[in-house]
Amino acid sequence: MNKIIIATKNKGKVNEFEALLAPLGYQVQSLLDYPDAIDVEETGSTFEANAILKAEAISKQYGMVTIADDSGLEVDYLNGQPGVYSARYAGTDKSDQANMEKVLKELSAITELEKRSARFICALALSTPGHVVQTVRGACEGFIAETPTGENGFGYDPIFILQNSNKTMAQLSKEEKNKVSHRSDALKKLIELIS
Ligand SMILES: O=c1nc[nH]c2c1ncn2[C@H]1C[C@H](O)[C@@H](COP(=O)(O)OP(=O)(O)OP(=O)(O)O)O1
Ligand SMILES: [Mg+2]
Repeated sequence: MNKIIIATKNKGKVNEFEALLAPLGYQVQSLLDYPDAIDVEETGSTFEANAILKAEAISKQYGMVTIADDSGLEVDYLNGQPGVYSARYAGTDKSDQANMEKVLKELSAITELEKRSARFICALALSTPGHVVQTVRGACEGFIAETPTGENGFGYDPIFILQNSNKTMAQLSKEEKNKVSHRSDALKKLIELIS
C-alpha cells in the first residue's frame, strides 16, 4: 500500500499530507491529479460522516486506497460553530478571507482571550477498494485572535492562536505546523491503526 489518494482538492491539505507521508514511503496523490473525480457533497452532520462520504466515493471510483479529510474550526463561544460548515461559513464560494471575517465579527464583543477558546478538528477516513472504512479524529486547541496574523498555512490559520504559544498557526513553518496540528494528530492515529 504505498500509493495513496488523498480525496481532497484543497492544496493546503495536500501539501501537509505530502510532508507527513512521503518520509514514510507513501506516494501521495490528490484530486488535483484526478480532474474527473466525482464531486462529493458534504451532507453529513459530523466530520467523520463527511470524511467517509468522500473516502468511499473516491476509492470506489479509482479502486485505490484513499484517505479523506474533513476538518474545521469549533469556537466554544459560538457553540461549536462553524464546525462542519467551516468551509462554507460565509457562503458557498468558500472564501477563507470572508470566513475569517465572519468569525471575527461574531466574537467582536468578546475581549478576554480565555473566552475566545476554539479548536481545529480533523477527521480522517481510510477506505480500501474492499470498502473497509476506518475513521480517526485529531484536535488542536487554541484561541481566536482579534486580527489575522501570518502568511503560512491556509483557511483559518491566521486567526488561530495555539495554546501555550503567542503565535498563530499561520506564523508557523509547515514543519512546525505538522508537529502540532489536528491533521498530524489524526494521521498519527491512522498510521498506528493500520501498521
Ligand atoms: O489546518 C487548517 N488550518 C486552517 N483552516 C483549516 C485547517 N483544516 C481545516 N480548516 C478549515 C478550512 C476550511 O474552511 C474547512 C475545511 O473544510 P473541508 O470541507 O474539510 O475541506 P475543503 O472543502 O477545503 O477541501 P476538501 O473537502 O476537498 O477536502 O476547515
Ligand atoms: Mg470540503
